Amino acid sequence: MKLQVALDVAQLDQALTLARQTAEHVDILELGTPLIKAEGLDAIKAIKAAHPDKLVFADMKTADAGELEADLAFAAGADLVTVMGAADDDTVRGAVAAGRKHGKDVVADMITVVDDRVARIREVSKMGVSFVEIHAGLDEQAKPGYSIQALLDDGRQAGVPFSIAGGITGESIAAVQEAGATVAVAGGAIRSAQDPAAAAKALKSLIR
Ligand SMILES: O=C([C@H](O)CO)[C@H](O)[C@H](O)COP(=O)(O)O
Repeated sequence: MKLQVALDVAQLDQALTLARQTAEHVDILELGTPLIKAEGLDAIKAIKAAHPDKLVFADMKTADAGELEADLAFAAGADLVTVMGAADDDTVRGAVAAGRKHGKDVVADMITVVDDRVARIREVSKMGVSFVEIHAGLDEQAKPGYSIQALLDDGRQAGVPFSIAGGITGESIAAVQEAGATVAVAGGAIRSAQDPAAAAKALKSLIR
């Protein structure tokens, strides 16, 4: 299982610092959606230039114009780009077409898909995405009674390649791997730690 750090900060200098602190312990550097919105697509270029040996994940969360938006992110240097799993099928297919053009990967972010999630995961997988991200966003995580378990259950059941994002910590990362995830995405557990490098290293050490 790969480890992906989500650089969920709003300024490029902060993202470059967090990337520098954590890169040696992670496989994938994710530009979070707020960072892309604040700094634009040039932020993708800057992170890739600083870490050419790492996979760079642009969390575009594209909801429309899939081919155009994915094309822009790939052209800026992204290796993986997200499209919303809840988007129109043609939006997903458009992003996949851009991925094929660039020889790169598209990930369907399943955030906000709650009802019949397994069925939608299987549908978007057939549209050619490389894997799905089964994801509870920050607002969903803040609701009382939130548990990552439902994400893991759906991953097991879906039978397609998947990543998990939803407040992964040192306590939950082993269960994420046991569920069969190919990537564990960690944002807050690394970003909010006193020592982000140590937090990333500790998470990586828990992956067998
Ligand atoms: O994608 C994310 C969220 O929607 C904000 O953009 C986060 O990067 C993702 O949820 C991982 O962060 P944590 O949940 O804090 O681990």
